[in-house]
Amino acid sequence: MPREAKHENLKSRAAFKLLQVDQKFKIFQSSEGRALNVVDLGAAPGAWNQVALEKCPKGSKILGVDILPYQPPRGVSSMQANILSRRTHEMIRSFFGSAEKERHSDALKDVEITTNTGDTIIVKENSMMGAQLSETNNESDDSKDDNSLNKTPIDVVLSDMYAPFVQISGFANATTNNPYFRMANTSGLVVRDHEMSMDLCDAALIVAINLLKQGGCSVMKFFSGERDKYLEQRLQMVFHKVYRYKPTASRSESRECYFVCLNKKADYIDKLKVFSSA
Ligand SMILES: C[S@@+](CC[C@H](N)C(=O)[O-])C[C@H]1O[C@@H](n2cnc3c(N)ncnc32)[C@H](O)[C@@H]1O
Repeated sequence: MPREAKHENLKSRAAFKLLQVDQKFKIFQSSEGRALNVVDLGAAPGAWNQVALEKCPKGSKILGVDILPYQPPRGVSSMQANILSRRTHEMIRSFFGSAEKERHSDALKDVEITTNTGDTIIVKENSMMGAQLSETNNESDDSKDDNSLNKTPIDVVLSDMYAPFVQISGFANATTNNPYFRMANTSGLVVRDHEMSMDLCDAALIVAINLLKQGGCSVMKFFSGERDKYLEQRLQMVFHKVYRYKPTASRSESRECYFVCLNKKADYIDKLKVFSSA
């Protein structure tokens, strides 16, 4: 880990890039300090998690997703999963669904419930017990619960994804659970880095289309090349404002750059239209 990141207790110098993005675009600001739901794709070893945790309003929920196992900072949740799998998107949705329910129940008042034996007890409205009692009183309906999940629960989608090295050695040194050994910044092959980043950005864009709220924002890393103008056009169909931004913390000789996308146009956006027109 570079000296300056270690010095500030950050997990990697990637943190400085996100800090600069936030300084310029205020991506973690919300109206009246409302708590945010943030998903961080390609989160290991956790430096962007640290920035999100520090900059988001109190009570915000931050979820890191990575194909590699990693230890998130305290206060951040994590999920080891491949973002290219549709199931991962459903798991992210249901994570934030439960987080919303938790927030609601914290703000709920006490209610009186009459059990089927005729006793009256006081529980938190919508608490586990309340839910169990009303399930035994009424017919339980799983599909109802599923429908109550907010379809677009997220305020910010971050993506710093880059494919990890395939592990072919080092198993004896516990490299499987130490993301530093397998994390790559670039392969050094310009076309390969560019093509791979376009695919991973498209995966992040699908998460943004499916799960980001209207008005939400996204930051995604890419390596510049021939096809990024088409990605930019796709992003412009989903967000009102799309900027290319290269923080000074990113080495000037590197083709690494970021799309900062602000103000999602609507909760529902037709994916097919986005991907068939650009
Ligand atoms: C450059 S690192 C991210 C650094 C991180 N933002 C931080 O601040 O510590 C890129 C990460 O993307 C992850 N990644 C690549 N492809 C992925 C995929 N399909 N699904 C989930 N994570 C992926 C890699 O495992 C790697 O840990």
